[in-house]
Amino acid sequence: MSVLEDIVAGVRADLAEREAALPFDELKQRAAKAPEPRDALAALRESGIGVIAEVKRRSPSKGELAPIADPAALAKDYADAGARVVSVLTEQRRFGGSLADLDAVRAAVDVPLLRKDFIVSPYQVHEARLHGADMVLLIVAALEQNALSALLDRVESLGMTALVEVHNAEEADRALEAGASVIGINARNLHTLEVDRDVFARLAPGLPMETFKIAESGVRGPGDLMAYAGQGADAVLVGEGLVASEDPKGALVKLVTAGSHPACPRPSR
Ligand SMILES: O=C(O)c1ccccc1NCC(=O)[C@H](O)[C@H](O)COP(=O)(O)O
Repeated sequence: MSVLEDIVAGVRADLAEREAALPFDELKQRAAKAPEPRDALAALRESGIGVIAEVKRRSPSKGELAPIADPAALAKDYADAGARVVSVLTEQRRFGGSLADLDAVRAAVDVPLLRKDFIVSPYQVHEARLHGADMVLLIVAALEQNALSALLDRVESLGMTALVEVHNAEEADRALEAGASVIGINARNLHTLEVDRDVFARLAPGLPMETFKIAESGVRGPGDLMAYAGQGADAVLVGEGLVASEDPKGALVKLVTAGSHPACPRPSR
């Protein structure tokens, strides 16, 4: 079983428990009463290279990264430091996240929130909305084409933004076929878990100019952000480089400063 298959199997088992506790129809009704979603893409389009800052406790590749006893406090630091979007990993078994983290972060900050998880069911999309997410990650490698298209439509029909994640040219083609307009190119190979920052440079030129391109994984400092910007990234998504730092807020200030510096390459659109 690949790492991704293993993660998704656990996600499906946890999902079945939540579905038993709160039926889908009831969940949908509750989510429909949630406050309107924020426009994550508009926030990311503000000047310069936007930074999505992630609340990430641990990972399959690195194990424990940071205990993050107070995700709300970390998210406040991120928002104060200039994060355009805060990403909250809600997968429990391998990343130590939860929907309670999303609730706590939602209550603490006004910036748009990304629910970062392994979404395989419409249930999780409405759940994301109920818990205050404005953006939802859809991983092409985890989804059949019909499911990808249907989930993307559902995310957008609820007024949220879909971040569609790809790792290779075939997945990029599938993302575009499904209608994705915001594509994340993840440098982390889902089979080896190794990070290859050159993946972005290989795939980005094949995407339409109007596609909003987010470089995911492997940003450890301003130099990586500047390099991704030079290769056409409109925004970057950063986890480990922040949470494993002694000073996550200070580390993010450095990234945000680099992303808005006149010397930083601008999005070409
Ligand atoms: O981080 C992992 O080890 C991982 C393994 C398997 C699937 C997904 C994984 N990470 C999710 C992410 O996409 C990252 O959290 C995100 O891109 C931030 O990456 P980084 O800045 O390198 O922590």
